[in-house]
Amino acid sequence: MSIFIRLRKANIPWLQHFLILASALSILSETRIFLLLYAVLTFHLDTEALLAALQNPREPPLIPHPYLPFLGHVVGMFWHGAKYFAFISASTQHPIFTLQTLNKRTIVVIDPTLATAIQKKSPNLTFYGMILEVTRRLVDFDYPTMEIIKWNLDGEHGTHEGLMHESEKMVSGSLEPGPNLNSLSTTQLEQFTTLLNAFVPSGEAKGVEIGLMQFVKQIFTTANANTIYGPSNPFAVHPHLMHSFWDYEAGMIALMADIFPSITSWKSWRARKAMNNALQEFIEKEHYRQASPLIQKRVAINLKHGISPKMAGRSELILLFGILGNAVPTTFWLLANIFARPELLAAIRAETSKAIHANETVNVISVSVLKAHCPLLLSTYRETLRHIANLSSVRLVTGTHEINAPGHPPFLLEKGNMIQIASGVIHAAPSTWGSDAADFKPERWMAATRHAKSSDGNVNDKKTALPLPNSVPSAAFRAFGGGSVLCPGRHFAMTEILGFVALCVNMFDVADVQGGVLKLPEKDDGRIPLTVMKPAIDPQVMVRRREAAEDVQWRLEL
Ligand code: HEM
Repeated sequence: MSIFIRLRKANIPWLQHFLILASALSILSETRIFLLLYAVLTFHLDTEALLAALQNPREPPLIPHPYLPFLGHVVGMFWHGAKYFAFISASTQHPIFTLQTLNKRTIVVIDPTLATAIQKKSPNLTFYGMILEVTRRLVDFDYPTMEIIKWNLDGEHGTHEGLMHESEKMVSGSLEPGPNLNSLSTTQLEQFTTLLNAFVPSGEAKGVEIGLMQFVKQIFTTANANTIYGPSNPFAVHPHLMHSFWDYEAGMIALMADIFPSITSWKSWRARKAMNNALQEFIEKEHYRQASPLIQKRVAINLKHGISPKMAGRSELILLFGILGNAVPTTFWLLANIFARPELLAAIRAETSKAIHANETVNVISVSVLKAHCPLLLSTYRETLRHIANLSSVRLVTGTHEINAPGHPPFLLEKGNMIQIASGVIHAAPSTWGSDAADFKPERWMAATRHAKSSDGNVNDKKTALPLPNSVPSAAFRAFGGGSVLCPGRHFAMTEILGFVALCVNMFDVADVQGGVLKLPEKDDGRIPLTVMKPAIDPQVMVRRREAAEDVQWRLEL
């Protein structure tokens, strides 16, 4: 299409602009100035439409902001959070589109087939180039540390491995299925056993009143800190840091914006200071030597590359966020989804009973059996994640190139553009998940496999858990990222969350404080996400030992 046709087709009232400008030039004095200003202003409002008309037609189409060029989409993203992409997507129906964000461009990917093509490892796309500045702001790294972290990120100094890649490889290796992960998971399950048995002591019929999110935060923070950071972890040495960590986490977006954070986000800023001081002490007093091998190796790598003990402490703050930031709200929602649906609760209690073996004093739940033989629990876990995971996968385009995906024309990605694969929109798309995409269907991730005839002559259907519902492409489930950037903690997360939830379901009744069935809170879906969505309010619940089982002791095993 020629540029003239594109300019004509652009949604710009050319005739109006022309008439105003012509009248301005033909009239004298103040009226002329007024009309000239008016002409400039109205034309300015159409600049994004003009940029859209002038862009290379092979690029993803630019969606002009209707009245606030350059700033409008930025304000929209801050105001509506991840929902903003859903609004634009619903009104344009493009599988991929471009938004002008200040002087940069953001490409938003809505279609899983295109996501598959974009998320592959490529020399023209980087993930770390995108998130390092964000990490600096979040943990307050100094510039010498950033120089060390950035060194040889893209292999510009040859094959010698820089800190970032060495550390990332070690963390992923430590969390891969195998003996290291088994040892970590075993300790974590032991921690849950101890903490939950003590939370409502056996024989205690009264129960404990607490916010459900607060309950999960408390147990997960303590268990993960002991398991991963060892007995002298900062929370064990300074118990008040439990609040500091979550105050820090609650204000991370403001810290990321980095506009006078000590004033605009003082609570989170002060909490970060307290956490950073304690983590510095953790390194300087060498408490990390009693931590898991993962942390011992991580600290050793940081120090070997010349990071100071003070900054090596700050580096642990971002890992703590990785460990807790998603696992805690995911566990909250899985518990809430089950306890708010009495029929589902009964079905999961019946199903998980297969994973319980009892000796005289204790009921033991095997997490391996949960994973292998409890498809409804697994399916509910995955359906929970589908409903709450709306964090975009981000990449920076480092070299102009074209992407090809079946069913789409080639799209040109220009160097300097930022890409966001919009997980929240993809997770809710009826075209991918079916017309009931908006519903919470605990059994969505299950299949019935027909089995051989039993002795009574009937053919039995056996249910199995599916990693993905039939006909859903893998790039459409993005709770753990996708392609070249996948969460290395996903196996650990699944073990700890399934174990914890199965233990709670079998050990406790969790009800509304008035005694009724727990009501699901709204999702806090209007924020720029850094993790899965949180509840808009933390529901107060009563956690009681189950009736007639107040004296039972419980244990989780791998
Ligand atoms: C349900 C729980 C979890 C969810 C939904 C989750 C999700 C994610 C996502 C979406 C990413 C970023 C991928 C991207 O930006 O494209 C990520 C990164 C990461 N996660 Fe998780 N995560 C969970 C639990 C965990 C746990 C328990 C650990 C550690 C034990 C962990 C460690 C990490 C690390 C270290 C990264 C950074 C990876 C990198 O820089 O390459 N995550 N996670």
